[in-house]
Amino acid sequence: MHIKIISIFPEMFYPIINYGITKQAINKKKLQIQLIQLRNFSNNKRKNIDDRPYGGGAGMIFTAPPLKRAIHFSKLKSKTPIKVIYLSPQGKKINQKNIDELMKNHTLILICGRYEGIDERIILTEIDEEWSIGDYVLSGGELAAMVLIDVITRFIPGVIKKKQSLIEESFFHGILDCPHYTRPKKISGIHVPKILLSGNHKKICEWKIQTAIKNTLKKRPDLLKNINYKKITKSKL
Ligand SMILES: NC(=O)c1ccc(NC2CCCC2)nc1
Repeated sequence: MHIKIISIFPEMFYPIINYGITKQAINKKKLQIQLIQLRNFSNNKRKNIDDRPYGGGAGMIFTAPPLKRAIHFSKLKSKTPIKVIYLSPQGKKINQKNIDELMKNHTLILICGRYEGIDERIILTEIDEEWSIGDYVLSGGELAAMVLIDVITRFIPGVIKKKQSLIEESFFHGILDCPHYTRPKKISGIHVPKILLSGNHKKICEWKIQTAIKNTLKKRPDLLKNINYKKITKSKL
């Protein structure tokens, strides 16, 4: 997967390039991240990339010409299929299920807006899809892009060993994960559930399914309407 990011703050992406699962995926050559500074595509010495909105109103808008140049530059030498994505609160909400649509692409070009957004002509002519990480407004698309990159990276085959992704399987099957415990056996007056120390694999699996459902009922009852017991059972075995 090759992800090209167009932003006026490309340095914001250094943390995901230098730490964690995304760094590992880059080292394993399963992920490539290319940072593109939008200001390099400005047509003036001051490297302006924004202007006041027509029709008045507060704030500034990213102008179309630099974005158009940057997107066309990003598409050069990119392996297809390519998808140009704009991160915005108006976008399609990402979730554990619809992320596999994005996985079908070899190259993703992520556009990170700032201020009040980007010129509509770019959305109409250059953006393939708008995606959102949730119903709230961020000061820029960069944090949303980093979330999207992390979620996508965990889906790249070979990045996370099958067994390691228990949390994914739960959410993928539509419910929350079960509680997790590790040493010490007792802390703050609370013991580790005895069943987890029993070595009885079958009973432990049953406990994981029951507590995952209990967790979901308590924290996200809305998820229980489309539960798939068979898949959950298989995933916990
Ligand atoms: N919920 C989101 O995924 C999201 C994405 C971008 C954004 N802000 C950007 C969009 C245009 C200017 C700042 N806010 C929220």
